[in-house]
Amino acid sequence: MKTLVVGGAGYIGSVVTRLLIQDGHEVVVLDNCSTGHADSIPAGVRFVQADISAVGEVLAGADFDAVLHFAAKSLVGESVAHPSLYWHTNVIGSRALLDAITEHGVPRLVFSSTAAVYGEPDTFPITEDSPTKPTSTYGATKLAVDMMITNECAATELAAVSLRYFNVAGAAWGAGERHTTETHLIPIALDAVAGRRDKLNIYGDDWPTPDGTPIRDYVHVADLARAHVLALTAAHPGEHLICNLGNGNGFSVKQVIAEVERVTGLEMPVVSGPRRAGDPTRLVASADRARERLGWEPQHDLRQMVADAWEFSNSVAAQEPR
Ligand SMILES: NC(=O)c1ccc[n+]([C@@H]2O[C@H](COP(=O)([O-])OP(=O)(O)OC[C@H]3O[C@@H](n4cnc5c(N)ncnc54)[C@H](O)[C@@H]3O)[C@@H](O)[C@H]2O)c1
Ligand SMILES: O=c1ccn([C@@H]2O[C@H](COP(=O)(O)OP(=O)(O)O[C@H]3O[C@H](CO)[C@@H](O)[C@H](O)[C@H]3O)[C@@H](O)[C@H]2O)c(=O)[nH]1
Repeated sequence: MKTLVVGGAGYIGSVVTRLLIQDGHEVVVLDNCSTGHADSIPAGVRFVQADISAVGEVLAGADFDAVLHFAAKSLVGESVAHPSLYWHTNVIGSRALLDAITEHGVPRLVFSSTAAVYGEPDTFPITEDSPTKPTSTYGATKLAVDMMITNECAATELAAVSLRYFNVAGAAWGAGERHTTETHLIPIALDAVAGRRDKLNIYGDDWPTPDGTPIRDYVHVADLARAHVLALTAAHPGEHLICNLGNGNGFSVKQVIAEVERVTGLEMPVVSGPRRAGDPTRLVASADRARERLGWEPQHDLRQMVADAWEFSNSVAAQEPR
């Protein structure tokens, strides 16, 4: 397929771009490099450095078969502090993209949705039919985009898949997480054991969980990438298919810290601080629908995610000493 990867210079988009190429698809990347890096895009891929609002210029007359849409602001804490940035980038940006897709007749869309749309669920595991009550601005904006896509599919022949990722981790095919402002647990924990950071701050140890720290479902970025390739052909025209992507296992912050210490053989300097605004207590996925509709099966466990992220973070640190 001829694909446009919007946000392909970012963490997940750059990994998916590599898999699309390996599988023989043609890829064009559009990204404004606000949080991504141009050098994360593999050699030979056409790169348009532009804001998402300019996507129509890339789609015009180009006969794309599919758009994969990763471009977004995606930090829970930042979204609570700066709602306008999130509504503009995520919702107005996605509206421009949907309008361009419809205008230029692109038949397929794969969208990066999130577990953050569910908020604080009462029952586990979380299915796609669980109530959507986001606790952060970020989750609210992603839910709004999912709703726009549902409406667009009902009114056109667009075949769309929203993939609701749980916590993505690990590295694959030479690409991984290298955010300038890093807020994610595993890369911060790896920097803390490596001495690239003073310590890891646990955001609250008084949550209603067995060890007092929040629980998340971690999924390897290589497994996630495979789901995107499968999603390209999963929906029929006019359908909006929504699938959770997670391993179905919950790990607390303290359990992740212990895994990082086991994999690296190093001890982590840790302090406990206040809770972070917008954080839910527990997020654990049911990915049964992804199994049924995409034929997807995650292959990697938390240990492999930490090991691959560790190798990647060390290679980045060797090239870009802080
Ligand atoms: N990382 C996770 O655990 C996770 C979990 C659930 C959902 N998601 C979603 O997956 C997607 C990718 O996440 P990521 O971790 O790779 O983030 P990322 O920040 O590394 O990648 C996002 C990319 O989009 C680009 N971008 C942002 N705004 C843009 C704009 N206005 N125009 C053009 N490009 C723009 C950025 O420069 C960046 O390259 C996001 O939509 C995010 O909400 C991520
Ligand atoms: O320095 C840190 C960083 C994180 N945490 C905790 O670790 C857990 C995981 O946090 P993080 O890695 O920042 O991920 P989330 O906030 O859970 O959000 C990620 O996962 C969501 C889906 O579950 C996605 O929607 C988001 O885009 C993505 O950033 C949370 O309980 C945090 O409070 C800490 O205690 N200290």
